[in-house]
Amino acid sequence: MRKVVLVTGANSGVGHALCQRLLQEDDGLHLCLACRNPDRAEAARAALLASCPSAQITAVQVDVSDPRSVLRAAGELRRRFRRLDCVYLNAGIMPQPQLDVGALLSGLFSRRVVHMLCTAEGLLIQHDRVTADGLQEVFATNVFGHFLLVRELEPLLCDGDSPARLIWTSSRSAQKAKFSLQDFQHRSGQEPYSSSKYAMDLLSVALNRKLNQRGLYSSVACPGTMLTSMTYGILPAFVWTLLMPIIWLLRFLVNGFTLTPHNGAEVLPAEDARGAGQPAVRCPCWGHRLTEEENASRLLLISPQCVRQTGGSAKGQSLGVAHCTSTMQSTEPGGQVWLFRQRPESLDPLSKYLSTATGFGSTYVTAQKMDLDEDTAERFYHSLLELDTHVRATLQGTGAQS
Ligand SMILES: NC(=O)C1=CN([C@@H]2O[C@H](COP(=O)(O)OP(=O)(O)OC[C@H]3O[C@@H](n4cnc5c(N)ncnc54)[C@H](OP(=O)(O)O)[C@@H]3O)[C@@H](O)[C@H]2O)C=CC1
Ligand SMILES: CC(C)=CCC[C@@H](C)[C@H]1CC[C@H]2C3=C(CC[C@]12C)[C@@]1(C)CCC(=O)C[C@@H]1CC3
Repeated sequence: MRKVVLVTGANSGVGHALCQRLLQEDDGLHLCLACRNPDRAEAARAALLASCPSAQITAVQVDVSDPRSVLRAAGELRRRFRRLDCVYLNAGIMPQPQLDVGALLSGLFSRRVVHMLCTAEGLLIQHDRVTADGLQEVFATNVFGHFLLVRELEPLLCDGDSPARLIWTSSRSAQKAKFSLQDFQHRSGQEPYSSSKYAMDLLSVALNRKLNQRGLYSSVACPGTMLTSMTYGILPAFVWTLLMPIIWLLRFLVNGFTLTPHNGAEVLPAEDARGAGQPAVRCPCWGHRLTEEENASRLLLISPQCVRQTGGSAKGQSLGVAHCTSTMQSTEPGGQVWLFRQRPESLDPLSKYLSTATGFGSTYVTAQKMDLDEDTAERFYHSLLELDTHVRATLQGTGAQS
């Protein structure tokens, strides 16, 4: 039977690049594009079919910021499919971003330059709005709509013969300091994007705790900074073009500039449907392929440059280990070999997986422990359940639930 993969926000950016890469890997997939705009969905479907005519590609209309639309789309998916193998929770927004140029310029000459350029910490604010349902739009789109979708699709995802997967497109911008359990929609702050991506990380952890025993596994992926309509909302295209020589140089310092959606999607594709073997492991800094013994002993992965990049904290410790030991890269020319080809059970539910670029622009995948605790994840999950109940009750009251 064909594997069925659903991708939200599949019509552009990294969602669309992901679809292309998935079909290059396995044209036997049934790909379902979950998009809010039917015309854009059809254009994306046509483009994907043009490069892979044998593929089976369908679309479902969903506006993830609107609970009614999510419930209706989930109903349609339950009627169409008996099982979903993988759902990419990718659609996302960063409305009206405003770049603090002063902070950027001073940050460029400070010791936190690398961290700043990887995470945009202290550089961006956004102007959120309230939806017709009284939800903060960034939270509703990036987190809550996807939470509802997962709950509605549970019957298609859980209790099958083989494990099913959820893969969240999070971000290096996810920031604990911007998230508060008391204000998880981020009504009072100016960084709803960072808050929503942190909320996503928490949710993935909580879902693993709830649903692993029913065969559903959730992972968090960070594609790195790419030029998509989201980043063109921060700076216009011509400014990005002017900045490109600087960014190419900065890439030797900052590993988060993946730049193209194709590169950003490096981390996203799930297990290889053809069941290929494990990817080879490379040193993230020098790119040398590791021997089996090196791979087995892992400590050898910590090269001097890794120690520098991890602030000297390497040698078997936290970030050093995460940065160095979890790096996977394709060794087949043109072949896409993925960290996510590993069985989902073998992935660390408390780590996020990052598409990462070398100075010369090749991409590989690293893992990083998430800055969170499971108790907060659990409490956040319960807050979402309460909100879910409240929203459904309101929809029922207005006769809108399907
Ligand atoms: N660009 C970057 O540097 C980074 C992006 N990301 C994340 O990647 C994901 C994709 O963004 P990216 O590809 O960059 O940007 P794009 O703007 O190109 O893609 C966003 C996608 O989400 C869809 N979308 C937005 N709102 C809704 C909604 N309410 N309902 C359904 N679909 C919706 C968009 O549809 P439509 O075309 O109709 O607007 C579009 O398909 C996001 O989650 C983003 O946070 C993470 C790290 C870095
Ligand atoms: C000189 C130079 C490199 C200028 C670019 C400055 C900024 C526009 C970028 C620096 C860090 C970038 C960044 C993002 C957008 C563009 C920057 C702010 C993201 C917020 C894009 C969306 C994400 O999910 C995370 C990215 C973090 C880094």
